[in-house]
Amino acid sequence: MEVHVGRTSLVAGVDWRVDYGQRWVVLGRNGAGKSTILSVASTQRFPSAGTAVVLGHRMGAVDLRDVRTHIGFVGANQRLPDAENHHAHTVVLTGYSGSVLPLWERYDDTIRDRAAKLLELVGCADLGDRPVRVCSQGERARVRLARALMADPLLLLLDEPFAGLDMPGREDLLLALENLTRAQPELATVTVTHHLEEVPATATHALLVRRGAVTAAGPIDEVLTNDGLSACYERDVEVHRLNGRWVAQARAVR
Ligand SMILES: Nc1ncnc2c1ncn2[C@@H]1O[C@H](COP(=O)(O)OP(=O)(O)OP(=O)(O)O)[C@@H](O)[C@H]1O
Repeated sequence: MEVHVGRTSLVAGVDWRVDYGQRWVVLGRNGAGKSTILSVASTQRFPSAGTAVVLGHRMGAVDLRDVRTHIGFVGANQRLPDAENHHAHTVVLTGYSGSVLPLWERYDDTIRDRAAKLLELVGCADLGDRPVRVCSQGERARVRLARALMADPLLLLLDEPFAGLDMPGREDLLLALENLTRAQPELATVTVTHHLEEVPATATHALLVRRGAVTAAGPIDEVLTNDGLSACYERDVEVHRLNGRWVAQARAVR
């Protein structure tokens, strides 16, 4: 598929398939087209040419409202419904109703219990009655994740979920994602990130994007190589695996 705006091509020739239980990371330089690809996967944007099939439904051929209820989305700049000083538990509940404001009549005891369990899953069990407005960025990132999971998605998309987090915050979110894999191994996830250090140890596949085109896609060990990353970033990149995780360095241009 491809996406263009007017005469400008944002991405082209993207031929990519995600299966249930796969956990993808998407890497590439600023402006490479990662968010554009994610916006098609989340059905927010239609391809300009070619086809996109999301959760078995071809975009353009079906009403996407139903499909969207099965897609969880976590974005770095996504605003939480915090305008009215809602507590973290309430914010997670709004993920069930897919609403900005809580729809209290829709949350029975089972749903409330589920929200509490998801806060526990993401390591925020103690934050339930804390106003989200006072939560740290790292805590909010995990509350956002719990909120996205509340609708029980089949596909979870995360666009730079680590942005702005310090090192412990990053590790806490990584642990939450790894716990999620254990709890819901069939869930398909796609995480856009800029740093190899943010790739969860449980990631299975990687998609590399350069200037609107895919340079590599496949099992993570085959894709996150020095050659693969150097081609994607157009710099010499050296990558190592350390305790199941990834560390990388790009050579500066002198
Ligand atoms: N509506 C639009 N009109 C014109 N150009 C656009 C539009 N949306 C995105 N672009 C351009 O398309 C390219 C890809 O953008 P995209 O946001 O997908 O990149 P990205 O890889 O997610 O970048 P980053 O890592 O900086 O977030 C960029 O050059 C961007 O300026």
